[in-house]
Amino acid sequence: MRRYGKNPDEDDIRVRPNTKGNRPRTHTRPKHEDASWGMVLTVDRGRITCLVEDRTIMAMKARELGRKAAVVGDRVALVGDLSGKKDTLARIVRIEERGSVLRRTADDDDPYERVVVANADQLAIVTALADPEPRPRMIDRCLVAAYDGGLEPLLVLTKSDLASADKLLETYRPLGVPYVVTSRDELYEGRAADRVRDLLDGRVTAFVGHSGVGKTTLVNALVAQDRQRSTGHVNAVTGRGRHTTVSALALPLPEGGGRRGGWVVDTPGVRSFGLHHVEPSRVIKAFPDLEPGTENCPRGCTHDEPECALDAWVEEGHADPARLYSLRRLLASRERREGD
Ligand SMILES: Nc1nc2c(ncn2[C@@H]2O[C@H](COP(=O)(O)OP(=O)(O)OP(=O)(O)O)[C@@H](O)[C@H]2O)c(=O)[nH]1
Ligand SMILES: [Zn+2]
Repeated sequence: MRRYGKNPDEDDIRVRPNTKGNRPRTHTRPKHEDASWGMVLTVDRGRITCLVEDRTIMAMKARELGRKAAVVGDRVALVGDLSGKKDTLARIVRIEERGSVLRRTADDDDPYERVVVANADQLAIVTALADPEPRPRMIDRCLVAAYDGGLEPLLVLTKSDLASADKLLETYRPLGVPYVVTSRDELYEGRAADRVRDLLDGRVTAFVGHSGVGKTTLVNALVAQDRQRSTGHVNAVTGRGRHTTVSALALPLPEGGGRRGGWVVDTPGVRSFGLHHVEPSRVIKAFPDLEPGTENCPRGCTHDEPECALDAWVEEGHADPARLYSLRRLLASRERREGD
């Protein structure tokens, strides 16, 4: 079931679906009427790599954008040199309204919660079944970030050669989150990538996961070799060398053979999500069976208080108690704890 995002059957996945239409807005200065639309592939210290038609070009924010930042997945209007030739630089004059947002938490280096990926349809939460041990609380926080930001979650459970997925799947069954389980042998034989691609086809999927879960191994199996994130050589997408900034990076999935492609957005260094501004009402939208039951809740109900109407709703048989339990667990995961 598709509760969020846009029509997955868009013809051209390289140009993000544009719900507002391609017409510039009325307050836009006429001189930018001839701007071209592109998609942001990565951002590195103010240098914004964009895809315009089939060209990869470098751009900077125009001054008129002010403090507004362009992030990976943004649809942007560009002017200037769009040839993509070496040492050319275009200017981003507009950022399209975002269809979804994935926010990371503030950290020591940066006190602000920021959008790290825009317009992703899906959030792939990569978790190893062992080595390292799965962290359900972390998964819950990812799910909340996805529901809140308008992304559909997808569980990617790796290393099933080391441990069974049964227990974890049991925990998440009431949520009905789609999942895929992969193992080392399947990875080597290419079957794992095929099965994961089935779930990514024609869509933009942000990948998150803790260090060591096998995210890089999987992402590299999914995208063509010449498009993989570089680890020391010149980057195939940005043309730049290795550096310490690890920005999110959009990598195209191969098309053809019945596949429409799509994008993997790798998000290295994103350790946790900004759940500070999460509204329970937005999370509950992902629970259409429970949402009508909140009608009799007291105003501003946290849905975890004695007056919450959801208990009665479930007792009356309108929804499965396991669903309410899962919803409450997700809402509780918003509270930060040591190790989150
Ligand atoms: N047994 C087993 N090992 C795997 C599997 N997938 C990946 N690995 C191994 O797990 C280790 C971590 O994989 P990476 O792909 O580097 O993990 P990552 O999540 O990208 O971690 P960072 O690179 O630290 O961000 C590597 O030694 C992989 O070979 C799997 O399905 N089974
Ligand atoms: Zn309530």
